[in-house]
Amino acid sequence: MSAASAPTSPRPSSRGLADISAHPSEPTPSVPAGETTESASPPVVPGPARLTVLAGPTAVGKGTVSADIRARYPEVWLSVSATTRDPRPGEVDGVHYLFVGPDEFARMVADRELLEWAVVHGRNSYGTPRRAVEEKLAAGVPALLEIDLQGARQVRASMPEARFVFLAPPSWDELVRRLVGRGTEDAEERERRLTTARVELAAESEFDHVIVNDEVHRATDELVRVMGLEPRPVPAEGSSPASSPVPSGHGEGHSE
Ligand SMILES: Nc1nc2c(ncn2[C@@H]2O[C@H](COP(=O)(O)OP(=O)(O)O)[C@@H](O)[C@H]2O)c(=O)[nH]1
Ligand SMILES: Nc1ncnc2c1ncn2[C@@H]1O[C@H](COP(=O)(O)OP(=O)(O)O)[C@@H](O)[C@H]1O
Repeated sequence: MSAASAPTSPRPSSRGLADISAHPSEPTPSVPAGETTESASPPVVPGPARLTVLAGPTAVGKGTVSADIRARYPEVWLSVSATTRDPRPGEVDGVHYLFVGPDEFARMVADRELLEWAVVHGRNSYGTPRRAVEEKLAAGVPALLEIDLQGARQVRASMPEARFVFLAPPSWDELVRRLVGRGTEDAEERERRLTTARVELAAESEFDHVIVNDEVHRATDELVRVMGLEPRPVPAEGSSPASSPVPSGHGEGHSE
């Protein structure tokens, strides 16, 4: 896997992602900075901040890096996704996810409230509420979406000015080790996720930047640099969630 050798690989943003519409939901196109639209749909107000999208295979550490951002870079806003999956222990509605039923999720899709959405791992639906993202960007707040590959492709289609970052494992074996070590999925679910992971790893070259999550703080700092922020010194051992054994991402500790 090529990601193993290159911590950050800036890539031309014109690549691949935009031409694949992964979903029939057809999110309303946004307006790149400096342009106007006569569309009747709610306009995306261009702001000084650009959106950053973080994707990567299961168990690579997206949640762990997100938690590190939350802890060390509170000026970064993390989007709260809507999902039909059940909350895990410790997950707070409205903080880690908006937990909604299938009917409410379908309504959000129908009312075009989601910037993107996808069925992930063939099971549950996940989507990014559009308005909060638009408001943060308009206010100049750096915003981060932690979403899957299908969602990243949709955002690429509607907001090509966003930055697309792929979080890669140091190796396939290490990815499997992290998934098993997390201990939150049974063998069947792990297999399902690893099947998705192979597809996602094959799409790495579609992203603008590849960050290898070899060490959490280092990967986080690389991500914030990509976002245009200045990395800060790592806090003392034990004072960050990312240094604790159970990571917190969308949820404070993964258990499915
Ligand atoms: N398309 C899309 N994917 C999402 C969204 N929120 C989370 N995901 C992805 O859904 C997948 C499953 O997330 P989750 O159930 O929290 O389990 P995880 O794999 O332990 O993070 C991950 O790949 C997330 O990146 C969203 O709003 N849109
Ligand atoms: N850089 C890293 N080095 C070692 N283990 C890590 C690293 N990043 C994350 N992990 C561990 O890998 C497992 C999966 O991380 P998690 O954040 O849940 O992944 P994701 O959200 O991508 O599914 C967790 O047990 C976490 O503690």
